[in-house]
Amino acid sequence: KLRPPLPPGPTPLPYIGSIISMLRNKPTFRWIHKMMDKINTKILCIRLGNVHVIAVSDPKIALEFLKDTDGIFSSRPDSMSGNLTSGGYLDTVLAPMGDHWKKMRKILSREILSGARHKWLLKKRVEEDENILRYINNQCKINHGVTRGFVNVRIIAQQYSSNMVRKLIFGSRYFGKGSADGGPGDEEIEHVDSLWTILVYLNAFCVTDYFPWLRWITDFDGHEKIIRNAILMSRKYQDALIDERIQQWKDGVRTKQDDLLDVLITLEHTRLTADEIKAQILVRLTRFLFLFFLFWLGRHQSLFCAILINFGVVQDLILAGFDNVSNNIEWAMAEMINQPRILDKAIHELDCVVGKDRLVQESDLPSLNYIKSCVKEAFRLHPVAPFNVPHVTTADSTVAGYFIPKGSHVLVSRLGLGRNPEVWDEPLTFNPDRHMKSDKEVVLTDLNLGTFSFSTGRRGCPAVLLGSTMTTMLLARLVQGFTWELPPNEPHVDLKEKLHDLAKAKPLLALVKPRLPHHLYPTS
Ligand code: HEM
Repeated sequence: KLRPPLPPGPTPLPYIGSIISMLRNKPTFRWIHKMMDKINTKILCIRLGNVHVIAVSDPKIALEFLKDTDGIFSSRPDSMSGNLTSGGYLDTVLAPMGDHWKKMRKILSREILSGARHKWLLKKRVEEDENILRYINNQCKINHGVTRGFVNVRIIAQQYSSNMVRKLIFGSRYFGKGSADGGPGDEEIEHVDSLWTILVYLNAFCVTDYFPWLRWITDFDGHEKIIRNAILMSRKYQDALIDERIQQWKDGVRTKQDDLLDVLITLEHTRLTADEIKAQILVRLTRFLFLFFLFWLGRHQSLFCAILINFGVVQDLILAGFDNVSNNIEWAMAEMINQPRILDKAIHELDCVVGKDRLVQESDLPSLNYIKSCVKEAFRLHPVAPFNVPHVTTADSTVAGYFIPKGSHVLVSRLGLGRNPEVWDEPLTFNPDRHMKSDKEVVLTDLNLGTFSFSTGRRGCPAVLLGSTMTTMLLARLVQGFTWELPPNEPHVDLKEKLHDLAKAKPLLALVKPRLPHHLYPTS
């Protein structure tokens, strides 16, 4: 009787909760945000099936959930798409709180995303920073004589981020032959498309996530078929490379680490112990057959290692490092082209800090505060997804005076935080100057969550350094390397979002011209 109330929200029907309203009001994330506006609340509770879904758009309340010191808000929910993508939660991003997550997170932080590893990988990042200039420069030649050409910024940004991750992991930007002009080959286009599909369906409020028993009977809304196909497509290329590499190490053909895959293969602790497998069998009887299979694989170490590496780490790195960067850059460029004053200010900063006689380098990034502010502003106004990766509560608790039942899915709204009028003046205006208040160096993280970039707390992004470097370098190279104009007859960029996600409705097309001396552009 003394229990505080649940956060406000629609009155649920018995057993099914608000699932019918959810199905009638797709896309679900827009329905949830509209409801929050209508009720005028920064914390909302919707019951879907048996699950309380808690949406939050206030930074202080979000911090209570994310910075929770007891770890009761740090687990992840079980979902059809999460389960399939992570091969039964063998990864880090989607794994529930527990020993497996701790082990994987430690491997990522110490071996893959540490400062020392970042330095070790510099040469590979530089190759991709060069390649993107080469590719755009080649577009100019191919389309409109030597100096001018049309480019699709979405393709540039998606290829840069996926090439970069592939280069760091597999040592190569291409799965196949690629394209002679530095652009994607058919394999890379297919790979990127499948990654997008996976990411969209990971955030898609699938009905069977709220009625898990339905998963055994039907693919209710067709999501499962789509995500299975996308996973097969993305792994078609990755798997072959991983298998081949493991064999090379086994045969002694390869003896020196050159990329992250070598690092992962030569790590002793990538092996799951039989105990871990047994523990999982106890916890999840429904996955017994799959785990039994893993147990068998445990005895065939190289095959087992391939599965764990692929599902456990590679898939995470490929997915997590891809969409945030590319979405950010397309939006930042769209907003900057629309407001020439901002683009000019960014160019001016690059000309002052770097000059026009050399290309911008990673070592320049600490001084490029305006460029970083443009990136940060795009993270604030145009997050890649409406909500953070869901957190799940592992005990009853009280937050902001409301009862949060055990098992609730907590969805922190990246959209709601970034566009919160109580935190930001004119929240819908792209204004990078708002991040330049002091003479301190601008950083892309925001521990107060006014801008939800890398999140915070124990599930916060472990790749702040890599993510910040990739995003800022790409924007700096694009702005320094080329002039940007809209195609004739387009007076301004159409800034509409897609209905079903937050990507720009139309890909950004622009007319570019090289602005640095010819010899600075890489040719091969
Ligand atoms: C600009 C780029 C990036 C942004 C904005 C970003 C943002 C995020 C966010 C918001 C989360 C969820 C945090 C939470 O649940 O509270 C996350 C988690 C994660 N990110 Fe990133 N990320 C970026 C790049 C990367 C890259 C390049 C990698 C690795 C190659 C990476 C690896 C991860 C991993 C492994 C997690 C899961 C952490 C866990 O659950 O313990 N991220 N990231």
